Amino acid sequence: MSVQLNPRTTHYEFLGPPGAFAISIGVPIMTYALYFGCSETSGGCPPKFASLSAVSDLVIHSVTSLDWWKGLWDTEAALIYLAWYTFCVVAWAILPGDQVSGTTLRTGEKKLYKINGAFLAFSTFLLALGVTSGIILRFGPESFTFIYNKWVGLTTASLVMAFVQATYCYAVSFNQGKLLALGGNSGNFIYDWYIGRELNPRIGSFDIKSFNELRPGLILWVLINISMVCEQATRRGGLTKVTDSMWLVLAFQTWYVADGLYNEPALFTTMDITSDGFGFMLSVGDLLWVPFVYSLQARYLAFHPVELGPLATVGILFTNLVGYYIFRTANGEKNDFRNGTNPKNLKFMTTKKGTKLLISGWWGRSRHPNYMGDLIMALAWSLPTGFDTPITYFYVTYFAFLLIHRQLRDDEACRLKYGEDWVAYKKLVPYRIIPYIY
Ligand SMILES: NC(=O)C1=CN([C@@H]2O[C@H](COP(=O)(O)OP(=O)(O)OC[C@H]3O[C@@H](n4cnc5c(N)ncnc54)[C@H](OP(=O)(O)O)[C@@H]3O)[C@@H](O)[C@H]2O)C=CC1
Ligand SMILES: CC(C)=CCC[C@@H](C)[C@H]1CC=C2C3=C(CC[C@@]21C)[C@@]1(C)CC[C@H](O)C(C)(C)[C@@H]1CC3
Repeated sequence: MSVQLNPRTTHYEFLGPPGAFAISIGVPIMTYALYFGCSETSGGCPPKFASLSAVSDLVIHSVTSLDWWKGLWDTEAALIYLAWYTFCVVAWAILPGDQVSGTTLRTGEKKLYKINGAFLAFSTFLLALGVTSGIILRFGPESFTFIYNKWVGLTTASLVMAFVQATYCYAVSFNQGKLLALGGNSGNFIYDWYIGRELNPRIGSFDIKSFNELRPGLILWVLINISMVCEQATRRGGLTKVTDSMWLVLAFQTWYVADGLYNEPALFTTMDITSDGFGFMLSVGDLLWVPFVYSLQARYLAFHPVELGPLATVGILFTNLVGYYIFRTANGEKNDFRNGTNPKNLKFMTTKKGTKLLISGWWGRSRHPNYMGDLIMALAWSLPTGFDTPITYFYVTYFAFLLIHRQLRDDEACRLKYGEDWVAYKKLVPYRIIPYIY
């Protein structure tokens, strides 16, 4: 591939190599810290059940012992994780699916993706859930609590998988003929390994990035939540005793995942697929962070049940529905439009590049209305845990930072893509995420 097609990256994001290094170390540490700092082993979650100093004493005491480090590895958990990952790959390979083309790459080429996520969501995934439910009903909820009990081992196994994949993709990106991500070719090892050097790493027709983004981590998140329901049921004497808060968290997050799988083609217009390479940032995000951090609320409720009552349940349900409505209609408007249809007859402007930008409907209200919907849902997922600890609000807080930063990255990418037209678009649609506020 020529130097013109793969230019050197001259502009760093994430504060450059030191930032990339800090996040690469920080994300795994944070994942373990959320477990060790907010679990039964630490006596609960700060500040009410375990003081921060008690938690930090426990952590310092633990990490200085060799046994603690050995305890991070669990061969049985690693094998279970490997079996799960293999199942996802086999399901992708053998389930029938359509071939859809992604957006046009800067080579002018379009990659073909085999999609069967919707199929996977509503058949294999439901079948797996059906089997799981069958097992739970036949043998009792305690038969599916192993994820709760093997938490640390499974976390480590997914971290190893993320590390291996990022390193493999970085290594093969030096092979001839690879199209690199514009942001991942700086020449600095740590930075490129973190951001992702090759844009679309593949093994044959198996697209590593899109596969990881939607399947092993996202579906595992739901399985983890089911295991947390079972853990709570086991402690409280049966599934009928599971709290309303736990059912809400399970329903909201399962719906979100099913929605992502069902709308699989929409993934191909996200910035992860169109602009970012596949490095440690995405591999650890997809495989470790999503399943083991996004399930924090359910894990908390497993050992700390919260009864909401009908009024709070309806309020939280309503909040989630509002968020989901904005998220889905905004993403739908953009996807229809990018796929060449405009069913709502929305207004648009045409850029010199030829690409059109919506200026009415949700995309006329703010430049990232879908982020607003996602954030409202994030709040609705934390609220069921009550207010005894701020730790379960970690998700919505982190997510706000992630989306603000993501919006800035996307804004910069669009400024480079559309030049003056983007400046004109920003005048027409001045708000970034929340109309009249931000
Ligand atoms: N749960 C989670 O952890 C996360 C969820 N998400 C969700 O993923 C989804 C996708 O997010 P993301 O990829 O960041 O961003 P978007 O789906 O918002 O896509 C941004 C792209 O859309 C195009 N675009 C921008 N403005 C317009 C317009 N007015 N009209 C038409 N096209 C426009 C541009 O690309 P172009 O012009 O080249 O088509 C831009 O680069 C979101 O719903 C987000 O909330 C994201 C991150 C994490
Ligand atoms: C370093 C670090 C912790 C990075 C985390 C980023 C990732 C967790 C997220 C980046 C973009 C994501 C998307 C989804 C999940 C989270 C990550 C991987 C997503 C698959 C969730 C389901 C949605 O329906 C979606 C398909 C729109 C979404 C795409 C982006």
